[in-house]
Amino acid sequence: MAQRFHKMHGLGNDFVIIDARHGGAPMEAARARAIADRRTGVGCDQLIVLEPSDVADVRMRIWNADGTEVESCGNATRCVVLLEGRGLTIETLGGVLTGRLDGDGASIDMGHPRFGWEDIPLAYAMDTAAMPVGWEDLQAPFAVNVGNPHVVFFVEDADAVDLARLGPQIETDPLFPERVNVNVASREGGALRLRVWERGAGLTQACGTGACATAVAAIRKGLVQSPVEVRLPGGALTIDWAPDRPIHMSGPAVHVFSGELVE
Ligand SMILES: N[C@@H](CCC[C@H](N)C(=O)O)C(=O)O
Repeated sequence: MAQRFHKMHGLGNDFVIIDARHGGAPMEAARARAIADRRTGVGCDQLIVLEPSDVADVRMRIWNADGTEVESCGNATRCVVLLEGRGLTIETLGGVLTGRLDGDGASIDMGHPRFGWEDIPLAYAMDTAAMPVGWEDLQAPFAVNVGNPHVVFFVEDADAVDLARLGPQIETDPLFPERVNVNVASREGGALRLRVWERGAGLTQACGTGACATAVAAIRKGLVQSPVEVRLPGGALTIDWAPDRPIHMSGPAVHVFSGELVE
């Protein structure tokens, strides 16, 4: 059976979204990798499959381009809200998220961040607000789980970091038993500049959960005030958070085209 898909993106972080609520071939790692391949497949950073949910309006499953299934994806969540054309609750492995249409995209309640070393998870106990570890000039990151695991390095100039070389080293360090998303950020006035090496996808134009993790870390460290604009290579997101509230993310989403998979 031919499977219909939608190509969408949030700030250039791009997705193939398959609506499997009425059936379709099961997704597994090799199939996800084949669809995500930019030379021989449709091509995307993440593959998203929508399924029926018992606890929310829809279940969103997320595979990175390397075929690993993961817990959360901020940019894809906005795309799913745009695709559905209405406010909705979305079940993910990282928790149930709530989204609503907002301007040319969506606003999402991304849930509460977790800061315990077991929550990230890390291989052993340490201070997650200033981890006593480093990789060359990248030192003492802030670790936080916003549905998925992130480390955030605050540096003078995020654009000057060789993230293509250091990102994969940090992502796969044994300190992170489930690997990790790597964020490098610098302050730009009251805003944040951010680049992300994504676990399982590499350098992307934008990462919604990375923006959430970085904003939470910067607010907690007293570097910026909420709400904060997070400027990524693909554009900007607004993140609002306070310790007693869930993270709130808003930003654009774009439907590019629809088609049928030939497999
Ligand atoms: N691009 C996403 C995050 C996708 C998952 C991530 N690479 C992981 O492995 O946790 C976003 O917009 O949040």
